[in-house]
Amino acid sequence: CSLRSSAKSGDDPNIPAIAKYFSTKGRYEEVNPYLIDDIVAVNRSILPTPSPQCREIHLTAIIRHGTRYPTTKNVKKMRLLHDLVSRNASGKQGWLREIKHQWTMWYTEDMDGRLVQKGIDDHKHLAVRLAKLFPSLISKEKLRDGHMNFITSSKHRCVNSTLAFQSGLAGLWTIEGDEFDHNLNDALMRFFDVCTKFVEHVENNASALQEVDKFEVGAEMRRVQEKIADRLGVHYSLITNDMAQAAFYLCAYEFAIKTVNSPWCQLFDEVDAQVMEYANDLKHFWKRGYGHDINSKSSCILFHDVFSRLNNAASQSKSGPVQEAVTIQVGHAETLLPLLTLLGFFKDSDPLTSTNYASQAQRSFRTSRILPYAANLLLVLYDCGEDGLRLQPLLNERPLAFPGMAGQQDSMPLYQDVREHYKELLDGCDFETECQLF
Ligand SMILES: O=P(O)(O)O[C@H]1[C@H](OP(=O)(O)O)[C@@H](OP(=O)(O)O)[C@H](O)[C@@H](O)[C@H]1OP(=O)(O)O
Repeated sequence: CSLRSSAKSGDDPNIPAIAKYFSTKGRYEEVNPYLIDDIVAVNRSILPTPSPQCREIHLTAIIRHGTRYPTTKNVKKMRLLHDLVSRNASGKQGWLREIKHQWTMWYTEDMDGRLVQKGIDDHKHLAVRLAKLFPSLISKEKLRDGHMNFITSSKHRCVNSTLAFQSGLAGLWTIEGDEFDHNLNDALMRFFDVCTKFVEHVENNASALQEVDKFEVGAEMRRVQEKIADRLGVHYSLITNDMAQAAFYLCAYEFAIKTVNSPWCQLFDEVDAQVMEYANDLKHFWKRGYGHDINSKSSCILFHDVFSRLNNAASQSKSGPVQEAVTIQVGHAETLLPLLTLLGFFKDSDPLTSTNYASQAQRSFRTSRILPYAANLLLVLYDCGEDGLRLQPLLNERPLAFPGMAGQQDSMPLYQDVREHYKELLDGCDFETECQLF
């Protein structure tokens, strides 16, 4: 089937024109629009196996939780904005009248990032798609033979995403959900909480995000705030950066959670949305990405965990079944991004800063495309007989080339070459050493 969708944001009134700029608040379907027409569509031809005798022997999937409610800190900002608009906004535009007289502030602080029904569906459908893409691995038999493991962050949104993923498989295989179990492992899925150097040098260090702070008071963001104030007919001083962010999040959450094109989206044109997207990318670059070396080094524990399973699978496959054939790991955007950074993915020639927004328009470090809800990094190990063991990474169901290894035969490199490519990390990247303060 052709995996194209007619429902592009440009011609579907239910999809905000700015939906592709929602950063980590974005819907998975915006990254793979063919899913809008068929949420369980897959295209096995995207898997470029170099030879027909290749068979999958191991799969690790590191998956962000599904669509969630806003966190408490953002609910507070959203409420402040709604109060401000209700009190001060003046104008006859239809969308403004809708905000002032119809829209109600339905978000509450106790929602605090919990998974929503759409987030349950995100993982149920992802499970079905991955089972269709890798039927010899994600199978009832592999589950029943104890070759499939589930690991999750202890955060409610991640546990509930794991249960949703499992219920997707239970429905596909017409088995009971009680055949599944899962392990909570925050050391692996929330490594950033226990990496002392990250906590001290980044999490608790305001200057670590100074580029974000500078951009938020810079010319591009100030212009966005002024345009929002003009659209609302309020004084410029009322639309702070927090208010602009709250408006952007209201548009994004109304769409992600309820799939509605909210009147709040009318406060932004495409130029404004690109600025808001860059501000979010700056935050993730400096807090979870290339901005500080410790950001990626904090994921060493997850890096070694993944490769130790790959090594076990590689050696076990020579003499019999692979014990850990499938591992599904559910975490956060801040679980995935440091690991992707450690592996060198999406690194641009210049760092993202408060002063180079214009020249970063074509950047590859773009969280709207990398980290939507239910974003997923897959590492699939193939035994290709005389063509050797090969490792295929996929992000959001699309094959990737390991950075610096592009051009390898069939874009599915030899596993040994990948290990050689990451030798320095495999021989080092010791979590305790990297995370100790002194
Ligand atoms: O701006 P919020 O409060 O939503 O930031 C959240 C993180 O959401 P994200 O920035 O990724 O959209 C949330 O990540 P998630 O993958 O779990 O949604 C993170 O867990 C939460 O602590 C907030 O991150 P922050 O760095 O503390 O702002």
